[in-house]
Amino acid sequence: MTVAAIILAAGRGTRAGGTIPKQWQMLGDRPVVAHALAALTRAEIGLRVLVCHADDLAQAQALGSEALIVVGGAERDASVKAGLLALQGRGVTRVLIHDGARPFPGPVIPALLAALERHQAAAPGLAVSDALWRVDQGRIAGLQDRAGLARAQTPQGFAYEAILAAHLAHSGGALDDVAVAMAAGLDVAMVPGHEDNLKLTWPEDFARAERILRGKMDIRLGNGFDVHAFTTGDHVVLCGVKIPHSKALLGHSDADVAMHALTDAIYGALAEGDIGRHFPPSDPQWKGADSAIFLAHAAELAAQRGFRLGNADVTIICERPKIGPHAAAMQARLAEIMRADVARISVKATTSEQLGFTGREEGIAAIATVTWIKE
Ligand SMILES: Nc1ccn([C@@H]2O[C@H](COP(=O)(O)OP(=O)(O)OP(=O)(O)O)[C@@H](O)[C@H]2O)c(=O)n1
Ligand SMILES: C[C@](O)(CO)[C@H](O)COP(=O)(O)O
Repeated sequence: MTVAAIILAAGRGTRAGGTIPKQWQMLGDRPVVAHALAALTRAEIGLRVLVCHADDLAQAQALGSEALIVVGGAERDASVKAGLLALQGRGVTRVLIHDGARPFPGPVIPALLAALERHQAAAPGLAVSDALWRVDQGRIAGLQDRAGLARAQTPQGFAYEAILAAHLAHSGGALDDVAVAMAAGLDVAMVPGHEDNLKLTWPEDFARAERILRGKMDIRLGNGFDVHAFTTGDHVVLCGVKIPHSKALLGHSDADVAMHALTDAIYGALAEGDIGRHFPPSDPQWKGADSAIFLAHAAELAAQRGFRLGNADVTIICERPKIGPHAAAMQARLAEIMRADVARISVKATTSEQLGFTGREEGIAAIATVTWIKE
């Protein structure tokens, strides 16, 4: 099975309100549609098509996703057609069609993919648990039997050629792709939907999505502290930046005290001990080592466990050298080693008002705090 996904983001979101369409509004630290894309990426759907409005091309490109970007149509089914046509000739056998306004499809994808191994079409649905009324001008006009009813969600999955043919033959106006598939005579299996897989439709849906997002997140916080004494020399290395100085720092490695504090903060956040556990000072191979090796290892460990950097904050405590002129270069170097966004990394400094060992310029201390986020 070669599976692709179409993520629909060409609507205007009129019911949701706001100054920009709902799928481009922020949910946590990124636009709604970026959550949907990330969930499909995590499900290892390698080929993704993002269908957006011509006015939103710049936002779509700014996501930095590997998805193909195509322009949609005035109605949902026209947007689906644009996505399906973009997949022609790519060897796709199954396609998942998903509302970009549903940020959390993750829980329904495994059962959907399993059903598509056996069926031409499958889609997630939820049982109706409330009583249903027919309403006329604000008055309850009658009761609706809920037996046999389900609430439709996306992604809805189909054999690619079958749903392409069904859409090309359809006269338009379908609420969803199951309707199009059924009009073409396809048999559609239902798999369990999930309450978290909500569609942002009304303004109040955003608060619920924020609550779901907070509940899903695994947020880790770590701190690190390190000290290195001064010895004779003509420079120090701090956060990977060589700074001319009247002394050097003493250490088994390059004595980058600030990078060590940050590395320990990362290991701490992951409950992975400290640098000494991963790179024992008794091991001669780490003598004079570039501390970037330690930081890269810790950051890679976090990435392997599915975390992305929330932020890192490093404070260097010394009278001299002055850190301010080098802070931007330090942030850039840390970002490079951690493969992270430099805007999430802070390096700052303080003196200890000439008190204590840092005040007497006997050495430099550093503290660091780091957060990692997994959704
Ligand atoms: N011409 C359209 C209309 C809708 N959609 C997408 O289809 C999904 C479900 O549609 P809906 O919730 O109805 O979104 P909107 O049409 O944007 O909302 P509204 O009806 O409130 O304007 C959304 O991700 C939406 O962006 C689309 O790609 N192209
Ligand atoms: C596709 C859908 O999300 C399935 O529940 C739904 O049909 C979209 O309806 P809308 O009225 O376009 O929001």
